[in-house]
Amino acid sequence: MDSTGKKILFVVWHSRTGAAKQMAMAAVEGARDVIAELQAAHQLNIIIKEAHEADTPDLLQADGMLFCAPENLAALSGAMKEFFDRCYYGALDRLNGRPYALLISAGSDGSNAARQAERICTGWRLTPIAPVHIANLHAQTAEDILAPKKLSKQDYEACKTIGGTLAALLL
Ligand SMILES: Cc1cc2nc3c(=O)[nH]c(=O)nc-3n(C[C@H](O)[C@H](O)[C@H](O)COP(=O)(O)O)c2cc1C
Repeated sequence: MDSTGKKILFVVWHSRTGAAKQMAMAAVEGARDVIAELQAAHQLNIIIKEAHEADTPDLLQADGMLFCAPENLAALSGAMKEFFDRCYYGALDRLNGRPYALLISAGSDGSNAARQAERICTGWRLTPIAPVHIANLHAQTAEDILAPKKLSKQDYEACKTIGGTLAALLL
């Protein structure tokens, strides 16, 4: 909650070629739609930060969280993992029960990054509000992996729904 009593939805993302960023922004759009529908702008604030600029105090003041990142080398991307490593013990036992959602971008799999992030969130005793959404960008060659990504309409809508659900739960 912020100093004016508004609840906070905190969105943390890392993205190298754009997919996870688009997932985060789709979720934010979904959350904003719900806030507008319920005329609740005075009740819920959305704070969006890239993983390297996000820190423990952001987590502690958040009422709900959304984490968005790619799978890299069969693990959560380094920048997102660094955020979790940096904040883990400062936030331990101080986030218990708060709702969260997880969005993972992947070239072909994504399951290891999802599992790794879920374990961290379980350690924080966060409550998942939906199954992890993994967007498969079908990038397996070096050329495709390094190319800018465009999220499918289906993935965009799924992320939007998750963001909207998280916002609705906080209102
Ligand atoms: C170094 C590197 C390693 C990757 N390893 C995996 C992997 O293990 N599994 C997978 O499904 N995709 C892998 N990918 C593909 C990315 O997950 C995919 O391109 C995704 O779109 C990246 O998200 P971003 O566009 O938000 O950066 C890798 C990409 C890079 C750059």
